[in-house]
Amino acid sequence: MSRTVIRGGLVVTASDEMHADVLIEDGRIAALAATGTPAAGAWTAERTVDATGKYVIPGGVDGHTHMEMPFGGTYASDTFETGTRAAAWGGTTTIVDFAVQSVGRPLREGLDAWHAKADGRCAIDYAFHMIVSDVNQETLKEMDLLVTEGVTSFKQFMAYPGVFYSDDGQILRAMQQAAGNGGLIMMHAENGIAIDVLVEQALARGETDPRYHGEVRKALLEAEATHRAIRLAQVAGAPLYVVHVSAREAVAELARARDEGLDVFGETCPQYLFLSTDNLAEPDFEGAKYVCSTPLRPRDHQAALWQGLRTNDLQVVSTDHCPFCFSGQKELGRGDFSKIPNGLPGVENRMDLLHQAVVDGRISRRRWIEIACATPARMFGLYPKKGTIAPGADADVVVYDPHAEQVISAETHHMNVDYSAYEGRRVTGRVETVLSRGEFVVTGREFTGRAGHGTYTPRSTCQYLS
Ligand SMILES: NC(=O)NCCC(=O)O
Ligand SMILES: [Zn+2]
Ligand SMILES: [Zn+2]
Repeated sequence: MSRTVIRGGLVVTASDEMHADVLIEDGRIAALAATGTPAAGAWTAERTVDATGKYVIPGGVDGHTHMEMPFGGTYASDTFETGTRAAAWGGTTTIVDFAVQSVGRPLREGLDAWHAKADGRCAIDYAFHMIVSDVNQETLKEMDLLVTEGVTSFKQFMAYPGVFYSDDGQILRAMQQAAGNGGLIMMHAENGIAIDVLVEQALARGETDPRYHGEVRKALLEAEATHRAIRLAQVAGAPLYVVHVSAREAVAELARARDEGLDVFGETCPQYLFLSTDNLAEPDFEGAKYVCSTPLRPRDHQAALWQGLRTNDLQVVSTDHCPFCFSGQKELGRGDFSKIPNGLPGVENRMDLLHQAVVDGRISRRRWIEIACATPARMFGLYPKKGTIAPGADADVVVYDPHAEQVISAETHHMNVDYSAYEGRRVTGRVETVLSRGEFVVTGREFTGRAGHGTYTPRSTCQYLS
């Protein structure tokens, strides 16, 4: 039996904070006991970690990543190997990535393709959502099967006509299926048909710079789609999770629906909390680094997102990690913003940026853990195996130094991308040691993990329903 003890830290979960020692046996949390008590003192172990002055927190659960995702004629630049290694560096020990159904092909084929990319290559545990690009009778039947196999959530797109787009009828059918099989529909809520008209008109006026990406993808078109998705889900009797919420008007739609008692949930991402259209407007095409959809919004939308996180009208912060190098990838859209591959890197930065929000007094320590670990685990059927520190849980544990200062930079990050969206940002707090199922993946700022340690983790259905 292998045993590790983490001594003297402040254990922080979504519900509690206590100065406790943590005993790990064979990859699981075996016990917690108050530091200095005879019970904790009696524990012996092969390895002891001194966490005095540090936080001991559950490993982060990033419920929204896109490793090696095809987009706009290229691929997201992190593989499952590089992306999960970077995630571990940033204190995330589980990702839920999106397998993609190609139009005209079965869901199974897409899922198999994602397993082929990920299996045997990940440094941390992983699971899959399924992007449903083509709703038909076969797809709907396959959804039932996938839920029984642990793929319990399905992303649909109201944007990207001709690629991932589903019309309202297709969305309603998938929602009805999810209502019957316990699946959770995740929605990319933007009115893509209207946006495509505005894109065409902007380009015809010669408006080709990255900043126009933000102008045509209007907040009102996010809010309108969010409203429509909510009402379609209500008609279907299905829960709904809206991904990458960026507009205050969309938060208002979610808040209204939740006030009505609907099982409607919202996710935002660090880029919407910390970046803005000011970044999209950076000169010399540098704004392309910040092109993602939904787009970055004017800075005054951020207050509504932070408030949504405090009031639980938004429940989760994921990264939507979808990196494209500036050189050779983002550059595909020079002279036409609509050809810039959509997505930002961030899987390594999420826990630190949200800790900075704790330092700045925007959220509490426990809320940090709730939105970044516990609720994503519950939302996607991984709790209490993931997302908490409690007897029986996987020993996915981070020793976090809340006082260390760092400057985020592409020079020092581990993501396979040639820029950082947060270049030069100074944050307080840093991951020191990371365990994944009891294995040391990062040990005192040194990577000690390995590709293939991470295992595929089938999920149960959403555990967050009212
Ligand atoms: N968000 C983004 O711009 N790229 C990733 C794909 C998606 O989540 O829509
Ligand atoms: Zn999306
Ligand atoms: Zn995404």
